[in-house]
Amino acid sequence: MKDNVFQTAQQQIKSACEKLGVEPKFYEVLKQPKRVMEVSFPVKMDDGSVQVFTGYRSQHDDTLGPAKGGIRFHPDVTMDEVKALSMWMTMKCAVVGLPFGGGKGGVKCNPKELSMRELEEITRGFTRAIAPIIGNEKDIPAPDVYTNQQVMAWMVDEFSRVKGYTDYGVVTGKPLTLGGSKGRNEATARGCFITIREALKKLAIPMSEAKIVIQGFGNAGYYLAELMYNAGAKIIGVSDSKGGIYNKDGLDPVALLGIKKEKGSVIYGNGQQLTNEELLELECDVLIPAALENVITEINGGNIKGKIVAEAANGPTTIKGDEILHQRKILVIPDILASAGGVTVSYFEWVQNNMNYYWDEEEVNSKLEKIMVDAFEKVYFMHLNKGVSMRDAAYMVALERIIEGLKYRGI
Ligand SMILES: NC(=O)C1=CN([C@@H]2O[C@H](COP(=O)(O)OP(=O)(O)OC[C@H]3O[C@@H](n4cnc5c(N)ncnc54)[C@H](O)[C@@H]3O)[C@@H](O)[C@H]2O)C=CC1
Ligand SMILES: O=C(O)CCC(=O)C(=O)O
Repeated sequence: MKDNVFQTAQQQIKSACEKLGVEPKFYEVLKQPKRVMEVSFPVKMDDGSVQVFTGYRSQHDDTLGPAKGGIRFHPDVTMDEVKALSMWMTMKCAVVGLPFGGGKGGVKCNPKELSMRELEEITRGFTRAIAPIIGNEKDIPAPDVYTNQQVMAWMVDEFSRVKGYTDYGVVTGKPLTLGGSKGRNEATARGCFITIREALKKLAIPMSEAKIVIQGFGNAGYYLAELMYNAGAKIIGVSDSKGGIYNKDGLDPVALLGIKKEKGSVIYGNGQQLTNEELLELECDVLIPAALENVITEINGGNIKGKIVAEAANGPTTIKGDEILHQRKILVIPDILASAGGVTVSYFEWVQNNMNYYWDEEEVNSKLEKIMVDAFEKVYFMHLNKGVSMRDAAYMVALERIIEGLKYRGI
């Protein structure tokens, strides 16, 4: 049975609270979301039938600012998953020092089986249902698995209809013409790339000699493959939901994207086909899970060969899997740090929306670079200084900030 990710998130926060030696009341405050909304809404399907969809929005904590985090459209979405993802968002925003708390949402549906019109109606129905609890100053959604800038544009439009005026600051990850930020599309990958580059330096592995394996070829995985390839690293394996492809001489991400668009999967690329499970166990320098949760576990933890595991995905490693990686001295760049580039540029997008003045891409990327390098250094220092895992270290950096805020606010 798969690990319950809500319990995983609780354990991760608890472990870091204990290592920080803070009073138990802080864990009591942070061990569950402040608010979780479950909604059902009807949608008229293309065949004339009416289907009722279920969605969730969880707001974990808003000590440091409004809740922030993506919306996922996936058949396996559950309330516990969304709760865990919102807890990770609180930690993610705090580890990079953003003035946000954590939120996350999801709709149980399969976008691969929906027409564009149905997808639009689901997005609009869900937006109307959660409209009372989201907003520029309350909770700001963004894209996540199987949602994108088109979905964000529909959300802005529907929310603005509800309000009676256009409110761009209600979501981020929008198209450029509707208040989006330059650099947001690639931001999750760029942030992850920066942390990998810094980790490679610590292990004295030159980028030009680094062999990379990436699970997932969507927003996070594809752009990361492109950035790593352009920096001179060798992408030897990638995968998507249909399976993986391996080529010891290296894969060209742009060519693979073309193949995925034409044939529906990276598995038709130039190389040897393999399963997602086999892909994770390939010999490499950097293994990047960039798809879904619970893929590195007690079963395969001992077989992971990457010297660095960079978690572009949220929650790819179970508690037991993590213990094994730590014992084996694999340098883990935990999700709350490795995947923080997206929300960082979302923060820039929100700032630009609120001042109605837009930056060029260079400005966005240079601000992102500084935040990611600083956060990586803080976490790495905590890891060495306190002799804790990189995951505990990242949570400790985040929790120090949140707990200081809670104390000032009277807890
Ligand atoms: N989009 C963003 O800004 C951010 C995304 N993330 C995380 O990154 C991960 C991926 O998200 P996105 O790239 O945005 O999603 P996406 O929807 O753009 O791409 C998802 C990718 O994962 C693959 N996939 C789905 N199921 C799979 C499976 N069972 N095995 C292997 N691959 C599978 C899909 O084929 C696709 O290539 C998620 O954990 C998400 O929460 C984290 C931070 C920000
Ligand atoms: O851009 C954002 O606000 C959040 C992105 C997200 O959902 C994540 O980092 O997991």
